[in-house]
Amino acid sequence: MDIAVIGTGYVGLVSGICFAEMGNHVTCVDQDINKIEALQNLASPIYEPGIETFMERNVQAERLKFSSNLIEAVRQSELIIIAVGTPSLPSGEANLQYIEQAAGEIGRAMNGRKIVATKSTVPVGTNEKIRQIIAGQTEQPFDIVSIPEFLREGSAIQDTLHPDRIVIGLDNRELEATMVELHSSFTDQIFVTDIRSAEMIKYASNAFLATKISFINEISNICEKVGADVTEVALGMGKDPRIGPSFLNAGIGYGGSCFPKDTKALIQIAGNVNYEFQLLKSVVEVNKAQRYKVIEKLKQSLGQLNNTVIGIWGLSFKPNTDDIREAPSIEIIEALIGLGARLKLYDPVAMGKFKDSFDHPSITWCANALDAAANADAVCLLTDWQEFKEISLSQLIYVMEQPILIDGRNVYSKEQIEGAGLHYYSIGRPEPIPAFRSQVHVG
Ligand SMILES: NC(=O)C1=CN([C@@H]2O[C@H](COP(=O)(O)OP(=O)(O)OC[C@H]3O[C@@H](n4cnc5c(N)ncnc54)[C@H](O)[C@@H]3O)[C@@H](O)[C@H]2O)C=CC1
Ligand SMILES: O=C(O)[C@H]1O[C@H](OP(=O)(O)OP(=O)(O)OC[C@H]2O[C@@H](n3ccc(=O)[nH]c3=O)[C@H](O)[C@@H]2O)[C@H](O)[C@@H](O)[C@@H]1O
Repeated sequence: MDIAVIGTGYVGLVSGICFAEMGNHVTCVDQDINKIEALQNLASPIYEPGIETFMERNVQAERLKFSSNLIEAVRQSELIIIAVGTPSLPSGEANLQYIEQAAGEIGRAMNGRKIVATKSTVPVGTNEKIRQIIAGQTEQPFDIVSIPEFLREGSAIQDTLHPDRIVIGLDNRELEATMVELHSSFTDQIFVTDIRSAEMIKYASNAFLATKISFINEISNICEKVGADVTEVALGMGKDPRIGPSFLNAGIGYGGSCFPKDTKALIQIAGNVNYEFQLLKSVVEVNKAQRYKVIEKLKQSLGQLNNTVIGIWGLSFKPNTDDIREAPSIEIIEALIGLGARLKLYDPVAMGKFKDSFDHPSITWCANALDAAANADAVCLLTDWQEFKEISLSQLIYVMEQPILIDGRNVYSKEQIEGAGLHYYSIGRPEPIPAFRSQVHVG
């Protein structure tokens, strides 16, 4: 099939590449000319393991190209996929300006029958709006389909090539066979439903996953008070197939471009029909408070933080991505600077993006994890990158001023900690070494 994908963020780029991988002819379009130029030179604007190899292979096979010419791409295609951003407005509601703009441009470019599918996460009723906008621009016949996207950053290509399920919302049943066939090379778990339900499935799924995270984080806070170990609790709970083991990792809470935005948007969607989504409001509040556990534990171990030196391991909102949108690290770093701490930051891939959006005289940028720990009064692990899991902890006591490690993602096992000589604090687990108060290093 000839496909145009509008928007080359995570979703547009990765789905474009994967549709090409399955033998379709795909043109990925973006209004950002710099992004298109980079892509034409086979440089990915997003960090995603393995993406360049897939890109190169499909470009060379002439199944994939990049263009800033939306009109030409729409005219050459039978299926047009909208994958533009839907960021939060200050109210929490989804900002649909990019969706509306893209729909208008698609409508004006139409030269024959088309299928217009939306992969962006959009409030219920938005596909109807898209239909009206396009119909206002063209006499050409077209169909509207909702195909919400469930990929995760960091494993986006594998998630797209091997999804757990694909949801397709449509109202013209004649399209069902075509859409199912197009997606059948990815999985046979294809769920076809109406458009409004498909739109809601996306928000409900993200809200449910966020709920699981806030739930286990609250359990972790209770574990700390009653002397239980949240990692054991999560393992035990996860053995029940009705609960499942995933998304039960306690820590400093969720971040990223989607959970924070989509939970707020769903609260607004409910509010717009006079429904107060109390549970989800609490999920958001719990998540906000959870970030400050790191600071609480720093204060517990160091007393006051003014003039302390704190090493920070990890800036991205999760491993295997350079995305720092709504990363817990941002608020934690801002708060630490406010408390007078001096910070030594290190992340394997996200330092460039972080520095572009946030810099401060109290920050030193470090070349590696040990460098960030050198002469520090404490190190805080904020992102569970594999390289932090593999670090030799016994080396830390030789480079740090005070050997205090605050593990915001519970990445180290008891075995790794025992014998490392560290004062170790994690989330919702008993401290292996009794809490102590140390002298504050001022230097
Ligand atoms: N990032 C993720 O992991 C996931 C995102 N989603 C949803 O997918 C949507 C897209 O998200 P991202 O890929 O992160 O977006 P993004 O914001 O990173 O990228 C969107 C791209 O669309 C381009 N664009 C905007 N308007 C355009 C227009 N009229 N013509 C051409 N290009 C245009 C922008 O220049 C930008 O490059 C959002 O609704 C998001 O909630 C869904 C699942 C996963
Ligand atoms: O709509 C979206 O954009 C996407 O949002 C999430 O994907 P993503 O944000 O890439 O990352 P996740 O792996 O879900 O992690 C989100 C956040 O939750 C945190 N998390 C995750 C799992 C867990 O057990 N505990 C926990 O704190 C992570 O550290 C991260 O900050 C969903 O998992 C995807 O299915 C969805 O498509």
